[in-house]
Amino acid sequence: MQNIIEPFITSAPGKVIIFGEHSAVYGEPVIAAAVSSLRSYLLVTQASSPNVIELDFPDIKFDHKWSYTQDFFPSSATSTNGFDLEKCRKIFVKHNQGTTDLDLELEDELTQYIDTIIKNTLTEEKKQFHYYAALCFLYLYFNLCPQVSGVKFTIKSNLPVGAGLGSSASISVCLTLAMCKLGGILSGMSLSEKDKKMINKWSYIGEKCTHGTPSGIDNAVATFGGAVLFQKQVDGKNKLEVIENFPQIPMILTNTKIPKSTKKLISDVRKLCEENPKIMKGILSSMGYIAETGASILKKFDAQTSLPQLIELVRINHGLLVSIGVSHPGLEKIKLLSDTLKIGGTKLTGAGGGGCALTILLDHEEDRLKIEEFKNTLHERYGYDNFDTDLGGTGSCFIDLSKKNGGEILNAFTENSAGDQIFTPELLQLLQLNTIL
Ligand SMILES: Nc1ncnc2c1ncn2[C@@H]1O[C@H](COP(=O)(O)OP(=O)(O)OP(=O)(O)O)[C@@H](O)[C@H]1O
Ligand SMILES: C[C@@](O)(CCO)CC(=O)[O-]
Ligand SMILES: [Mg+2]
Repeated sequence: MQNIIEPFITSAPGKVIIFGEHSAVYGEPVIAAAVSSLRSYLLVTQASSPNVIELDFPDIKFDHKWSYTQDFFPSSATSTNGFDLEKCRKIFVKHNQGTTDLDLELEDELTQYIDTIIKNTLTEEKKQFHYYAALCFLYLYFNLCPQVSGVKFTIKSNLPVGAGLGSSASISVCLTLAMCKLGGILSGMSLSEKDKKMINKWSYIGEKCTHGTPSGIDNAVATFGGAVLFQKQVDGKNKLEVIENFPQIPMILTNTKIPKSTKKLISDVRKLCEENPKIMKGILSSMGYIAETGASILKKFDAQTSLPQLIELVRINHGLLVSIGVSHPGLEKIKLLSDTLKIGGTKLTGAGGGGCALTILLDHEEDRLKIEEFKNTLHERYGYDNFDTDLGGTGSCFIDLSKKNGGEILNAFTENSAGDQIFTPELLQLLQLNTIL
């Protein structure tokens, strides 16, 4: 089927978990904020042929073209081993009717169908490294816009991949938003609260494809932006409180660049819970109390008294994360140096096992020189980098390409280079100017 595609871009931010990673998966409260200047962008354009679905994800070195009629909907398919649009529609309706996140288990039949497509069409190398990226893409595609062909999806991001800053969730949100538009589920480009609830729900399904059992915090922050206190509920009716006026806590985000897999870390913690249920129950609920206490401090933030309190909670939270095996010697180097220089408190953020740590600073004016020493030492000795980014800000959105700067943005995204090289200050400014709120 030939579709005329007017190019468009969707975007979603990464996140920083302040307190409550891992325990969030077990229904404990978790608090996180968007890092709105570190974002993923998805450009949708016409593909090279009307019969292909094409993806180009240069940041993870994954590109592929599927044939719509041969790989997705071959005419020889029977109702028992094939999929047609009607079958896709039924699964979409089933997922969409559910009123809670508990209804959102992946459908076995569709997952198996996609598994076969991936096994039949990707090279061994792509299967090894990109299986879950392909599963997330295809699961959302078969639900949200299976009638659409002749489309190319290009993702570029200035958010580090797999560093604990929610890159997978931001991708899932970008894909959901784009596919809802392509599939006619969303009409306008300005998102209402109701639209965002739907984006949140479907991007959670995308995260399930990547992680197995996510709590839902990462996609919630990528969708709604700002800062949220989140709690997964056993009845599936998750609590999500947007924290208004979230303070700009003085902090440093340090990226160790040590690769890790959130999926593996979550499953290692699950194993620990099965082996030591009583011990783990105590640790996870302590983490939950830390997040609750942290949220009440952040809601009435006053730098003088709140920073020492937050730093203490950071120390305890990190200690508990170490005890459940999700730190890494590379992260401990950051903690050790911040303790030695006495500039504040450091904890890992996100799933751990590598990736990023956040350091909440006690007095960033008084300790200016020590903070410089901290950053320089980590960079020179270990090659770590740090990010300057505000917390909170815009969540999921469309970028308008119809304005006069649209062509410049389009050119930058179609250039043949990986994500972070294209994000010049000029491009970032244009993207911000053209964001549809
Ligand atoms: N720029 C990108 N382009 C394409 N896929 C991406 C990109 N960034 C992330 N992904 C997808 O997300 C996966 C990494 O997700 P993972 O959950 O392990 O890390 P994270 O989301 O960055 O960290 P955390 O979950 O701890 O916050 C990649 O393997 C890929 O499938
Ligand atoms: C490790 C985890 O708690 C945070 C990953 O950013 C997983 C999740 O909550 O989905
Ligand atoms: Mg992730």
